[in-house]
Amino acid sequence: MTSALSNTSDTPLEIAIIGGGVWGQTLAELARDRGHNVRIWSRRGTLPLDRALAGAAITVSAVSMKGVKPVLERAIATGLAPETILVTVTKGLDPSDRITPSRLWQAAFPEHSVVVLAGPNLSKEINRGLPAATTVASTNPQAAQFVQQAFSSNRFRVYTNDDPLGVELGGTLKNVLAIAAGACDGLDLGTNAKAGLLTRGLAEIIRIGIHWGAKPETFYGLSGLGDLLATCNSTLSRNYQVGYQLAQGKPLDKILRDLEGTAEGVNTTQVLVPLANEHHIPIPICSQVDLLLQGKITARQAVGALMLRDVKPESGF
Ligand SMILES: NC(=O)c1ccc[n+]([C@@H]2O[C@H](COP(=O)([O-])OP(=O)(O)OC[C@H]3O[C@@H](n4cnc5c(N)ncnc54)[C@H](O)[C@@H]3O)[C@@H](O)[C@H]2O)c1
Ligand SMILES: O=P(O)(O)OC[C@H](O)CO
Repeated sequence: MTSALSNTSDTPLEIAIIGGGVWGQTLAELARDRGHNVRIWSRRGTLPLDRALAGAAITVSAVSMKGVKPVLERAIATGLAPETILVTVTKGLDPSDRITPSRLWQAAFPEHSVVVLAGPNLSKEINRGLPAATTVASTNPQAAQFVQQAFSSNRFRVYTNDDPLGVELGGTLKNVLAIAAGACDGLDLGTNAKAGLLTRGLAEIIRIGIHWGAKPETFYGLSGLGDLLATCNSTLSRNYQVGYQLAQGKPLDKILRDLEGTAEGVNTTQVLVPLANEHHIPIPICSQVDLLLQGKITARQAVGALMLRDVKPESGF
């Protein structure tokens, strides 16, 4: 670990990326742009995992949530490079353990530093060369700084943060609200409705985050408010697309069949809502998204249910 952390920003690094989906490919391109040697492992590729992981200063897990445990088990069997820093970019909650990906990685590899990377990062915009900012968070500040230096460039501005749980929860929970935002636009409810939805939705994210031990201020940063704004306002977001099409009456299974890539908000909602109910944490918007995804209500009925809830003060989480 110590020698890997002593690399300077201009030293080319060996970087392994697990997962060849759109975000893994985009991060690989950003790293290659910085002059690093990048190897991508994908379950359908020909490169063996041990060759991909060998000697990597940074190992990035860029699989979707359903792939985290399978690749983690493969990585345990293969073994990581002793000094590698693990970076997780998956935005989801594990359905059985009901924890975030970074916690799974940290439990499996307690000797390694784990860094969470999240922010308003729609891959299609980054692939077009448009500028973007992101956050890398870890309880080990040196590891976060190392990853910051490795990925920072004139098209990707990387900030450090010491609240990995808050960064990861911000990126994960906003996907549920992106479904709500897509539905709001699919019903053509206007700018006032959307602003109200996102503001109250952010309060729900913070409520959950505080309960789990994250810092409230983290949710006003790039991985919280930043990613919320990007995902809830862009037709490029897969989660937004799910909500938009649900509002137009398209069945969820057909939407997901036709979707390019993964909409993590669907599974996140299924994990989040029962968990919040068990702990008596009110998350009315996320709960309506859950009912909508289950086909129990229409998007228009969800709006009615939200507008006619008992009135309450705005302040407090
Ligand atoms: N696309 C973006 O703009 C973006 C930006 C930031 C974060 N993310 C997050 O990154 C993660 C990946 O997103 P994506 O857009 O690349 O998704 P994607 O659907 O394009 O790719 C998912 C990848 O996971 C792999 N995978 C799934 N199950 C697997 C398994 N059992 N074993 C091995 N590999 C498996 C797939 O093969 C694929 O390579 C998601 O959690 C997403 O929320 C995406
Ligand atoms: O396409 P989405 O909805 O998964 O959004 C992608 C990223 O999370 C945006 O930061």
